[in-house]
Amino acid sequence: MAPSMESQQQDQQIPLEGAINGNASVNNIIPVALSDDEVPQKSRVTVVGSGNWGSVAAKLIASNTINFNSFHDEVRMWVFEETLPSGEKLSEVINRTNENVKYLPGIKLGQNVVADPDLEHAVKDANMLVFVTPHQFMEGICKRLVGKIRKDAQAISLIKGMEVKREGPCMISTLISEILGINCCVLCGANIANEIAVEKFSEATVGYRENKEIAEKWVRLFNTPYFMVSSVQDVEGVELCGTLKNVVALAAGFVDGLDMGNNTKAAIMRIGLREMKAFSKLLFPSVKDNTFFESCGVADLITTCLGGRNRKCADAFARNGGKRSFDELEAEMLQGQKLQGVSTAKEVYEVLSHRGLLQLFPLFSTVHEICSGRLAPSAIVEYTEHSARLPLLEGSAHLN
Ligand SMILES: NC(=O)C1=CN([C@@H]2O[C@H](COP(=O)(O)OP(=O)(O)OC[C@H]3O[C@@H](n4cnc5c(N)ncnc54)[C@H](O)[C@@H]3O)[C@@H](O)[C@H]2O)C=CC1
Ligand SMILES: O=C(CO)COP(=O)(O)O
Repeated sequence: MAPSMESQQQDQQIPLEGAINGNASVNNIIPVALSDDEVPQKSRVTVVGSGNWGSVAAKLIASNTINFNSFHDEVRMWVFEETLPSGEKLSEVINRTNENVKYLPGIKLGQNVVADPDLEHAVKDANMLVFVTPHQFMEGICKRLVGKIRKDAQAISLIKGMEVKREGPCMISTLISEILGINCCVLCGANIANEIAVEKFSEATVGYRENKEIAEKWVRLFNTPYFMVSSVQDVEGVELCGTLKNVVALAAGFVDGLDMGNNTKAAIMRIGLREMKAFSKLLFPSVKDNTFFESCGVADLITTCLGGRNRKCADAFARNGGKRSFDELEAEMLQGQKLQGVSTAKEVYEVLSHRGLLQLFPLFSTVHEICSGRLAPSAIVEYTEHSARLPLLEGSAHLN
């Protein structure tokens, strides 16, 4: 598919950084006509993951790669292969119909999205890797990719979750960076995938470590008129917001399942936000307060507590009096999609228990105890009342 004239013109304005005899300022933009072999290398994008959000991410990206000359049009999307009830392979059906009929039915992904069930093949030419699978699969995926990716590859993680290892908690972006030896930004936000799939307006936050230029490239790859992306220099803050709000969403779902009403749910969200902030600063004192006011913070918390899958399954769990397990409800209600909150609640609990801090995080602790069957769903309110009376948790200094 040919890029638009407008984008070709934009991309041929090459910044002369530290140019020729050093006279040109970094900000000088001088339009020049380039011959084919002078055109800077185009970036190639691969999306590792093809669930509900993975498919929408591929669609968003594909709508931009055909418009910007600095990206190859084609977007590869790695598919964890499965056989559909029709007997066909999911990747083949995606390539034939241009739809992910299992995880995002009814939505065309863009003709430049190519589904690829071979992980190594999918990543081998890409220098921009977008990771978007449920967090529990990432360590295995990264290990399979060691030595198989380009040396100049950059990564971004759209994953909401973390791992807890013997040495302590490990964010997924760190896992990617450490196993693959590459820089990894993150993107999180109030992003219920099905709403973005039909192009309803939303915002998202890219978290980056040092290099703002790399963050800007990711922003350019994702930003569309209906998906407004900004960036903050706070990888851990953005990622922990996205990860921890799933635990609060379970608590909100319990409240819904017990028909406790909006005020109780708002109390859960407020207390949950307070625990999110304290827990984040406990792990990473560098986390910035302002990050909680970005899309990845309070906005994602609200949308997930209103309309997310964690909320939905927790509602059903409470209505069944905790008698049906989350595994059972997930399989029945989500048809292959995965919850992240239940395992995150366990991971958070392990961190707090190891540090002797369970009592200071009653909402987080109680959510895990309900999910694991040690407490009844109604415990969420008793313990939350207790939490409301606790002094304000302020950062790691308060907790040490
Ligand atoms: N769906 C949403 O609205 C949003 C999801 N996210 C996050 O994005 C991440 C990915 O979620 P979704 O794309 O929604 O996935 P999903 O939950 O819709 O689908 C599950 C995916 O896992 C794959 N899978 C199953 N077994 C696997 C295995 N053994 N190894 C590798 N992959 C396997 C399936 O093929 C499928 O692609 C999660 O961390 C989630 O929290 C973030 C924002 C919005
Ligand atoms: O992260 C999400 C919205 O931003 C989706 O949350 P759920 O996984 O609970 O659906």
